[in-house]
Amino acid sequence: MKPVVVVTGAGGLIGQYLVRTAPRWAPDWEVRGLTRRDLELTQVPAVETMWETLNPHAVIHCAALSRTKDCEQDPGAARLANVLVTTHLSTLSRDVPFIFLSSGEVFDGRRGWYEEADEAVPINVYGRTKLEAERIVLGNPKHSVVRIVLTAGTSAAGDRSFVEDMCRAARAGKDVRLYADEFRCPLPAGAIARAVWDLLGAGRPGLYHLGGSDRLSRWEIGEKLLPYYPVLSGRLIRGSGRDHVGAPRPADLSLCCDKIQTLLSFRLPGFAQWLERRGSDGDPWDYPAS
Ligand SMILES: NC(=O)C1=CN([C@@H]2O[C@H](COP(=O)(O)OP(=O)(O)OC[C@H]3O[C@@H](n4cnc5c(N)ncnc54)[C@H](OP(=O)(O)O)[C@@H]3O)[C@@H](O)[C@H]2O)C=CC1
Ligand SMILES: Cc1cn([C@H]2C[C@H](O)[C@@H](COP(=O)(O)OP(=O)(O)O[C@H]3O[C@@H](C)C(=O)[C@@H](O)[C@H]3O)O2)c(=O)[nH]c1=O
Repeated sequence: MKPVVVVTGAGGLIGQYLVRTAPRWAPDWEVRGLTRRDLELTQVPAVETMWETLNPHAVIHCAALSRTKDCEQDPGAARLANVLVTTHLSTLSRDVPFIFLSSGEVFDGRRGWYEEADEAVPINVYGRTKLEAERIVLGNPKHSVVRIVLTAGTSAAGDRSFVEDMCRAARAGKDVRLYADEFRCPLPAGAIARAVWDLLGAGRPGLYHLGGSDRLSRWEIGEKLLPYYPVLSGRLIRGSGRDHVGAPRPADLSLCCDKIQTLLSFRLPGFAQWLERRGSDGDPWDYPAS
């Protein structure tokens, strides 16, 4: 019998990649992906029954209210989904490895190239809920937090990744304003999934940053996507975060990932390098077996 690992948020972008690539990167685990349809994580009695039934040997917690705009509009829903649910699951999982997916948005973005030891000062509701949940999770020395970055991927419904957002807007005849002064270190969801499986296998709990080696502005990201997504042609508008209307946006969320790199079976790629090497068939954001 293989040990059971539960992946929450299995209907979401990263959860889908974790479940789909588990046979490739985590063959010694029996993976049980939980979508919201399988289990509404705010329903405490149902969650406790499920945990008793599954008795997981590890948990990778991806479920969240993951859009900064949604969190800013409904802080109560954000705290329920991102803090209270995470607190409950980490308590139920107190004796086993628990990996919580957090975000670089715990930083204010004033400096960039953040290390794990740097002070986190979130400037929006989403970042504040993530930081509060991190502190609760890290209260257990068996548990881990992985702050990940802007993730490119292909989702079942085509509505989960920022690349899909951009293409959908372009297909609807809308311009896509990309900020030339907002910097990220994006990664493909396939690389995120492989790294998280490596981290589970390493058995080294703690706080980690997980991002790509390229620091790019949103505008530069758009420019690099253009050759591969012709629908974006003529639709990209160069803008500035100073004109952004809505939740405060951290300017530079580049992350230093030397700590997690020592545990990985592969080199964390740059976004540009990934695009140049990607195959023409299948999912361009998956990490092929060889
Ligand atoms: N994608 C990115 O660029 C980044 C993501 N992250 C973090 O990584 C994690 C995964 O992100 P991602 O896959 O993109 O997020 P998604 O929004 O694509 O997926 C989150 C999933 O969680 C589910 N969910 C939310 N609330 C509940 C609930 N109460 N009960 C059950 N399921 C619930 C959602 O269900 P439903 O489908 O029904 O809405 C959804 O399928 C999140 O914690 C996110 O904050 C961090 C940095 C970057
Ligand atoms: C900044 C920006 C965003 N967008 C789009 C992309 C995105 O899908 C949508 C909403 O912006 P969001 O801030 O919600 O999404 P995004 O900027 O993609 O933020 C993501 O960043 C990482 C670090 C996370 O933690 C994720 O959970 C998610 O919040 O707006 C543009 O079209 N142009 C832009 O210049």
